[in-house]
Amino acid sequence: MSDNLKRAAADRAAELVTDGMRLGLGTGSTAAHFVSAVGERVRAGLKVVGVPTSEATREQAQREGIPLSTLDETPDLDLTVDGADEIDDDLRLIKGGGGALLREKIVASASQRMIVIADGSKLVSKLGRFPLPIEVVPFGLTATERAIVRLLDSLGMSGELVLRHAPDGAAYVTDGGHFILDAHLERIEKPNVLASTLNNIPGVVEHGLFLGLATGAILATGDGLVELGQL
Ligand SMILES: O=C(CO)[C@H](O)[C@H](O)COP(=O)(O)O
Repeated sequence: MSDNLKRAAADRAAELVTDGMRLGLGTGSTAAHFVSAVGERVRAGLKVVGVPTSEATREQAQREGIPLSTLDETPDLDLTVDGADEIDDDLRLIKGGGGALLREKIVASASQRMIVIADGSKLVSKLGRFPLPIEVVPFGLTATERAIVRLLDSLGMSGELVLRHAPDGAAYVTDGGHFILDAHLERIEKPNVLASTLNNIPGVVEHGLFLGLATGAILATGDGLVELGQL
């Protein structure tokens, strides 16, 4: 069921793609449906160029036959379509469940529009139940972790910070060679304050709060598609 919903949201987003577009290609199971839908249209003659947000998406897009570029060659994108772990009514997101938050944020920031595709279960009234991914440099991990805990304390927040592990039991390493700490916060009352102060901690590379980046969203529910913002 959930996979059908993801595909429905992805198919609707693929309808927004027009000839000549420079596309940011997101990461995750929902974004993979979008890459597959765009691949079908490319094989039918659509002309686009894609910038992938992860090595996994790059490999999938190559298999699909989508012409690819990099942000260095193509620094201005027309549209990025990506999934999310949580989205609220103001189009604020938690992303990074799939570990690609850094490239996803860079690509979304280089895009005129960012459309989020997800099944309706991702819509929340308050962000934070999904653990917030915080990407950190391996050097000084414990010191960085302590600095994050002190920051959370000073903001009146608490919650466990858990180093993400890969299925083989080793620390999970991102495409950029960093680690991820998942912050189990439950509720984020002031996402803007948390986002900007996290960015001030040396050792923190990026975090999964995407604020002011998404311009629209397509959420697939059992009752049909719900569209938020501008598509
Ligand atoms: O942020 C992400 C990857 O870093 C994904 O977009 C997010 O985890 C949603 O994934 P899925 O579509 O598989 O639920």
